[in-house]
Amino acid sequence: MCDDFVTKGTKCIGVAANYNELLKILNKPVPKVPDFFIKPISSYIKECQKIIIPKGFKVNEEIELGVVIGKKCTKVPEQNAMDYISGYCVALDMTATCRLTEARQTGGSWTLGKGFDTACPVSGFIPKSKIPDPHNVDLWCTVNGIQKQNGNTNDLVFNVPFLVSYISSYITLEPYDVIITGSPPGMGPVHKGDVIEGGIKDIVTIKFEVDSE
Ligand SMILES: O=C([O-])CC(=O)C(=O)O
Ligand SMILES: [Mg+2]
Repeated sequence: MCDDFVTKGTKCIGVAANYNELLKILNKPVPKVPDFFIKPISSYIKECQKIIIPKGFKVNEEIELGVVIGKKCTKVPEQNAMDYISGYCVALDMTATCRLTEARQTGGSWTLGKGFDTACPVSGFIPKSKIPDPHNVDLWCTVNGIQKQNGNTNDLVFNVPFLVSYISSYITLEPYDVIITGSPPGMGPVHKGDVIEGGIKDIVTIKFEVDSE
């Protein structure tokens, strides 16, 4: 597995509302099964590129732990799920809240709200050995140097093996596919000229500038 994993996967799957603390703040019940969506791989950007807010859109940042799949898998039992992971990344699940609010009201799809070009900034590939426990990862995110998000993956509602097992029971996962595991609370709107920094404490830092159409 190498650093340009983003060009080799077939999909990025995002998990919605997967932090207990976030559900508490939103006053939402803990779901029985994860809710997830697909971000097209055309939405990936690396640090040399800017996040471009589409004309008229309102966009939030969401810092997330990404799980990179190492081997093709279908219907993986939870107890074997970690064997199918090659590593991790940190990602920003850029979210067009204007579209999501409308989609929630009308029952419409999340495709545009989650999948516009540049909606998935990612770090380089982090080998599995660097994160021995994916459920003790400190995620942080600042906008223009101001702390916005701070969370630990020990607060995930559905943990990494469960996500791989559950998702793969319906959708075959392939090498270099990424599951972004949900965002801790604190996400908020970003604007042209903002600089978003984030990462996993002691492991990786990313920095992306925001521009608009
Ligand atoms: O943006 C949302 O509403 C859901 C989501 O992706 C998250 O909680 O990470
Ligand atoms: Mg998200």
